[in-house]
Amino acid sequence: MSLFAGRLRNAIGLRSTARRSALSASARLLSTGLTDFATEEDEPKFLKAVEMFFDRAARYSDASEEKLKHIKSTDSVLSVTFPMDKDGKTVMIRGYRSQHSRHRLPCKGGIRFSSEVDLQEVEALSALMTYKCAVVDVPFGGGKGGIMIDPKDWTEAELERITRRFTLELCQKNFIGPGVDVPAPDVGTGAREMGWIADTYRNFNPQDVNGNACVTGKALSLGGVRGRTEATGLGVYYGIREFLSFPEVQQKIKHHGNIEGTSVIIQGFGNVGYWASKFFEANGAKVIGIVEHDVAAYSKNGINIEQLSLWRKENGSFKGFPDAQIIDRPMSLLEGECDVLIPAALERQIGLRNAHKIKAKLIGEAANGPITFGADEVIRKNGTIIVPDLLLNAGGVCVSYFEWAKNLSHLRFGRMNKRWDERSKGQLLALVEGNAGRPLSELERRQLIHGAEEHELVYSGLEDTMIVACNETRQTAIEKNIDYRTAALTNSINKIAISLTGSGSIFTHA
Ligand SMILES: NC(=O)C1=CN([C@@H]2O[C@H](COP(=O)(O)OP(=O)(O)OC[C@H]3O[C@@H](n4cnc5c(N)ncnc54)[C@H](OP(=O)(O)O)[C@@H]3O)[C@@H](O)[C@H]2O)C=CC1
Ligand SMILES: O=C(O)CCC(=O)C(=O)O
Repeated sequence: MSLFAGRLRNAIGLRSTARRSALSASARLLSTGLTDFATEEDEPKFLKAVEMFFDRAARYSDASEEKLKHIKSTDSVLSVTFPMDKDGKTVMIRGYRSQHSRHRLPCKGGIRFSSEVDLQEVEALSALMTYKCAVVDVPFGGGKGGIMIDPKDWTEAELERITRRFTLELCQKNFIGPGVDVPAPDVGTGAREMGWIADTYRNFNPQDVNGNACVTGKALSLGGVRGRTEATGLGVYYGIREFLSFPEVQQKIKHHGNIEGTSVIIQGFGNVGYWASKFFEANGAKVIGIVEHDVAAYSKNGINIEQLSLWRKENGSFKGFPDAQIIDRPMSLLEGECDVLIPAALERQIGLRNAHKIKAKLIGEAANGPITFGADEVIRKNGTIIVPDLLLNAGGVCVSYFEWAKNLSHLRFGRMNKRWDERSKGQLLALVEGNAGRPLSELERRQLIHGAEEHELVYSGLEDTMIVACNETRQTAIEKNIDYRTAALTNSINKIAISLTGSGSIFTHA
């Protein structure tokens, strides 16, 4: 049985009472100094926290009250349940897709497989997607989906059936399509699941010539783009590198400004955490700690990321890894001394219970929502800089945008211009050689005339996107004397408000 609950609703009025009481709970805890005793339940849920961050930023934006209401509310949510056979028994599976905003189409955002998935989480994540896309000028609305399963409990064949069945639900309810809503990988999903989704969509829509663009994060052989797998981690690296280069950041946290020698602790060693740690390591940072579910690995001289990854593949855990100290209480490493802390696992990992113990100079939110509303304030008051999720982890959706554009153009990046670029650069070089009176070596010549490959164009587009968005955020933070999360959200609200001008005017006054 499935329940179709696509509906427009104005969440603002309905939630204001709950938000007030949640806010006062945080305030109470802070003012009584009882933060050690705070539990997760004392704090606002993820969706409420996203709304509270929105309200804080709204005050600095240029948007009218009417537009703010429009931007903040979730457009549509789909909730489905369907049966799956597991060892001869029927298990009911629940899945969700939230389209927070359709001010730009398609809606865009990942699909996660996790036993923690619920409607408010998916809604919160879809709102973050709306704001994230605007921050990095990716022309999409925000969406997010999730299936409430622990993928470790299911075989590959069962996961394929679940994924295909959920996709069928999305197809039937018009919650997927290249111009409608385009999922991507998130926690517990990757290229394999995206391939199943694409195949199911194409079977359901055989006439859609753009069918491949119904999902991003696919394998290359299925129309993926080079660079998507590592995009979020690479974007995290570019973002942190940019922030550390700002003189006011260096001054505030007393940092030399270079990645080289910077000590980094990362929570989560999945897609985002692994790739972020690889890029930090490759550029001279010391990744001194990796925090996982069961244990954490620590080495003050830096961990060899590839060796740790191989060890975990072979042994299923960091346990026993000879080249690092293994810590049994993994969460305690979030409180370790370091320059940069990168939570790259799940939301609400830093709350009032542990915020006051954080010693990192800068926290880069690679995960979505890793810091609660109350903790955000505690951390900033303690002098730690927070680079927020909607900016820092936008590399994934940015490269998804490139993949989508590639699918719609049916053309690999670089295919039309690579040889042309090489030929024209070769002609230019011949002139330079003539004037300089010496021929270049073969190596010099190859390096100079080399035309860009797809992954080089993707990396370059991602790097530029992150640099521009970081600087726009910085500018607003300086101008309005506000923190970076509020600044990124303010920019985002302003951009969305502009794009709403005239849209939907038949139905609303916004
Ligand atoms: N994939 C992407 O492109 C993007 C992801 N994000 C966000 O980044 C975060 C991570 O996503 P992603 O890397 O894709 O997900 P993955 O499923 O690939 O990895 C998550 C990792 O975090 C670990 N983990 C889960 N809970 C904890 C915990 N409490 N303590 C320590 N480790 C934990 C998981 O361990 P185990 O496997 O044992 O459960 C796993 O190694 C999420 O918040 C996601 O929304 C944001 C932008 C884009
Ligand atoms: O690549 C995408 O479309 C979305 C990635 C995502 O889910 C996220 O940024 O949280």
